[in-house]
Amino acid sequence: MIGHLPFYQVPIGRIFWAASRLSAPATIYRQQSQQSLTSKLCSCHRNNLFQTNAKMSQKLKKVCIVGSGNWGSAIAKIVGNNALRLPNFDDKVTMYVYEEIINGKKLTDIINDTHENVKYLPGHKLPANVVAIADVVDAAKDADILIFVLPHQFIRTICSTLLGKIKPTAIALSLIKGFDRADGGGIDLISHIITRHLRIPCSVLMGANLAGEVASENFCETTIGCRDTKQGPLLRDIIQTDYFRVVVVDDEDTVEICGALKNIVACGAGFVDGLGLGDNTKAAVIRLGLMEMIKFVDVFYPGGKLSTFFESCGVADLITTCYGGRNRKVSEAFAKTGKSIKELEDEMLNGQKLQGPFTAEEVNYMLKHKGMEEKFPLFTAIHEICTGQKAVTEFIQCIKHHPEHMASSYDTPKCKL
Ligand SMILES: NC(=O)C1=CN([C@@H]2O[C@H](COP(=O)(O)OP(=O)(O)OC[C@H]3O[C@@H](n4cnc5c(N)ncnc54)[C@H](O)[C@@H]3O)[C@@H](O)[C@H]2O)C=CC1
Ligand SMILES: O=C(CO)COP(=O)(O)O
Repeated sequence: MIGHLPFYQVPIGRIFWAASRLSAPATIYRQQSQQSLTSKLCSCHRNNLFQTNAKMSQKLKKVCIVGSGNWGSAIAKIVGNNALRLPNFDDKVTMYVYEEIINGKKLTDIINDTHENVKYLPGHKLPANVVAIADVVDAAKDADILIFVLPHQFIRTICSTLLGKIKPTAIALSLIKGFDRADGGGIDLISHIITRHLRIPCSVLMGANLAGEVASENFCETTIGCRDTKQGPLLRDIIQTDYFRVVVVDDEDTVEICGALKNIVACGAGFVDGLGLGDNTKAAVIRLGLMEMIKFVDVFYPGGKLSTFFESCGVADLITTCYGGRNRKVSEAFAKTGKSIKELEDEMLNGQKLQGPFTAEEVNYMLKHKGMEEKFPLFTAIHEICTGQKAVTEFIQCIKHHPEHMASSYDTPKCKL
């Protein structure tokens, strides 16, 4: 809300003006705490990789990365290098790897021998202090910081395996984009599941971060959602580099919801590409998607800040995913070939997982239960198309009479709920 008006009643100029004013208080640690590169020299001159004199005198924070897919491996590269560079972190970073056999060899052995995740992030070397471990309890039991980065469908199983086996003082950071179903017709945020099941606080990191580009060290930004003013700087330190810039905001839930919902919109962008409808249509889908994302927060998670949508986790991630992401790519092929999403995921992604169609299903479960499907026609249409209830050729028909088009800015709110 801006003043007494819902955001969707406010002229766009005012929205941008308001967002620029709102962004200052929402951003709590924009200043940089990067250490100078000279400190990195320490790590280059050590004889023993995991024990340096400089580091032995302090209580060092141990980090575990729970997950080792495309994004998990890219973030392991960053975290591994930062752990070596920073004085308050243990050099050794453990990485839980869901074991598989590749050309007769265990993936954990391949990663530990070659320092490359040849299946999920080929062509990029991980630092040697990142140690792949197939047992998630072994990987996580001593960690002070647990970075969760798995496809969201596996989070409940991982949490039940870890329950009672981790340090009670550990903190978590979730990079997982998605939701889970909650009993009683709702959804659960993944960070809430982690906090509830493991009884530890969980912050989130979401942003315009296609893993391959981050691993190539192309400049980009990301957003950490963290309400705790002590944990925020610590999490930023282990994540930030000179090419991967972090903004910490306190609007945790909105950050996470942006990361989950943009994957649904990316499926719509892929349909538009597959149907050959062009850039104007794609821009309309992206804009309507953004409006539904904002409305979703406004309705189901009131108290979120509009300014959060202007961080990397919001508009920027929406754009990158709608142009360069896996959800877009597979949805384009879906529209072109008529094959099922599952078939295409298996054919095109070599074991990587799509989040958009699942998330659309979870969101639809809640919207249906609350009788609100028609208030979110884009999310609803994408779910119905992914599940074969509607033909992809009907996509545009479903959004032609979107609530956004039903009234002008000086009428009653277009999507008042
Ligand atoms: N790939 C990307 O560019 C980005 C991904 N994300 C998010 O990060 C999260 C993780 O994605 P990725 O690392 O890309 O994973 P991915 O899509 O590469 O997923 C494959 C991973 O799942 C593991 N896996 C398969 N079956 C499993 C099981 N039964 N139990 C546990 N793990 C199993 C595989 O071993 C592999 O590590 C997702 O929520 C995604 O939306 C966020 C930003 C960027
Ligand atoms: O989240 C992502 C980029 O920020 C990756 O999106 P995809 O899962 O669609 O590739």
